[in-house]
Amino acid sequence: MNIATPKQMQAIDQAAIEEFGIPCLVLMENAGRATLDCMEAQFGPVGGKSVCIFIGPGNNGGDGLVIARHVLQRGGSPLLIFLVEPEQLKGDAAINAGICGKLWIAHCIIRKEEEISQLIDKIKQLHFDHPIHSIVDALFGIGLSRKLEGRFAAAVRCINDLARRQHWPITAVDIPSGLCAQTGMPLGCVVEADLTVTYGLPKPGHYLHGGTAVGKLEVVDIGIPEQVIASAKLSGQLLNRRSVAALLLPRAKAAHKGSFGHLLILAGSEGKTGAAILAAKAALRSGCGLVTLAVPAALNPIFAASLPEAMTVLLPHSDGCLSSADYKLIRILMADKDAAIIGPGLSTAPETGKLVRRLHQELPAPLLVDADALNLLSLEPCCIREIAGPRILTPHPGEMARLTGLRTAEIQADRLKAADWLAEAEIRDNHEIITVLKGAGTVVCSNKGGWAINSSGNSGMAVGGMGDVLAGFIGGLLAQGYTPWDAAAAGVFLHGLAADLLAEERRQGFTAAEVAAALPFAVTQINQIQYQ
Ligand SMILES: NC(=O)C1=CN([C@@H]2O[C@H](COP(=O)(O)OP(=O)(O)OC[C@H]3O[C@@H](n4cnc5c(N)ncnc54)[C@H](O)[C@@H]3O)[C@@H](O)[C@H]2O)[C@H](O)CC1
Ligand SMILES: [K+]
Repeated sequence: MNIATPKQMQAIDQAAIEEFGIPCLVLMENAGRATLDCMEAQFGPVGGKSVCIFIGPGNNGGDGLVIARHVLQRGGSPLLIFLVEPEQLKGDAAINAGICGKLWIAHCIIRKEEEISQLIDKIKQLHFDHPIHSIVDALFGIGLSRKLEGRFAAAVRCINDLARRQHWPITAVDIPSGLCAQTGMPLGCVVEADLTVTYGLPKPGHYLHGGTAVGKLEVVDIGIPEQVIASAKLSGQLLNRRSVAALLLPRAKAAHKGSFGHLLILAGSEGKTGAAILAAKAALRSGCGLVTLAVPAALNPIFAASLPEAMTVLLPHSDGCLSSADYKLIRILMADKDAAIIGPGLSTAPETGKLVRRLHQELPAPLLVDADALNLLSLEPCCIREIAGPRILTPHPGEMARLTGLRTAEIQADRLKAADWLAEAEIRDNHEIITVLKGAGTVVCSNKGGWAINSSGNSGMAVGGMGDVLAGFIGGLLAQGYTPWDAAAAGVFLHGLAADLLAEERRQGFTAAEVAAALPFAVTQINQIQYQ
């Protein structure tokens, strides 16, 4: 499924209206009806019940007015709560306000913040006449452009308080008000929705930062022709079961361990062997045929004991941490390898830095660069674009800040923009560099223009070692012949899905090693779903 930024969605709307003559009023009508259908599917029929609908100044409010009319049509009692004078509404929202007026739909107008408290009494009174079915947030949608303040912020607080105290469900129209549809960042307070119904395509803000305020997300068709979406040539996609299932490579029955690639893992240092072991465990569970761990000689006994299925190679000149003195040996080792990863538990010793930068710039095979290796690359930013083969960088926000010279808060404020840092950059020999900006709503961005946002994963993943598992798993997919993009996209989604499978039994407290062990089950789960 594609993802559309607010700007792209507005352009798609325009195209539907201008090229196909579909009036926005029709799109609004379809949006309102489809939203009410989702509400009834989720919270039961509205007949005999009241629905409180908060109306904002734009077309998001227009959708809410359509919902009110159809609530009435279905035997419910809508209460419209305008945050602007109905006469101030424009265009299709004004048309729908006029219709609701002619239908004598009950309404009140909040002109000042102080009036919100009387509103609460009015809604409670309503509750005695007809039980409240739900609250609808039709204040702001993709047009929210600045922090909510004054009566608008008070209305959001009122919606959240009422819902929490009275246990009334909240439906957000298009996106919870207060949430930026582009960045997923809160612009002031945010409606905490139980259900969000969005139109045509999901937006980045529904998934970035984990989309916690969104609740259950429904993407509904409102009659925008497929041709319009196709001709928009959207480069953003959602990583979900359907899109990732299509990436999985078949596994021939008559296969042997040489059929599925050989991964070299350059990782580990004194006191940081666990990261290397986790990466190797995850690689072994990716379906990769062979995994070799190249480690500082002195550390070998630890690895040999923990990883019977992986081979280990001792790097003689790496004493306690990997050293550029072993560069030649590593290049020889790579002669029969299909991909490599460097980084987990590496440490940031200067001689390790020289090794990382040389491999990054000279190794023709696909290379994933993670953790300390990223920090070592950051010391010489100019070398990042000088590469000899495809690269996958897997920074968390702090490592991304060091790579880009931005502050971590700036990275988090617009994760899509931050991950897209290499777009249009001059990359030697035009190789592909993929950036995986980890976190809630991981973003995958290629310097060649494509981007994706992950929909799997949960807060139980906020523990040490998860990044090492992701690096090893993506590396294992790379070694099997997945393209860098497919390895990164499938790896990110399946890593999160493995954690979701664990979270079904334990909300938190599962370990990175358990996520590694759950990876094959995640692959099996999406492999079993047959998509038409
Ligand atoms: N194809 C579709 O997706 C359709 C979507 N629809 C709905 O239309 C809205 C977008 O409508 P728009 O009028 O552009 O924006 P909003 O309704 O979100 O309101 C913006 C409105 O509010 C003002 N504003 C912005 N920020 C603030 C603020 N912090 N405080 C006060 N006022 C603010 C801004 O100036 C605008 O006037 C979309 O989300 C859908 O719900 C269509 O109905 C059907 C097709
Ligand atoms: K909304």
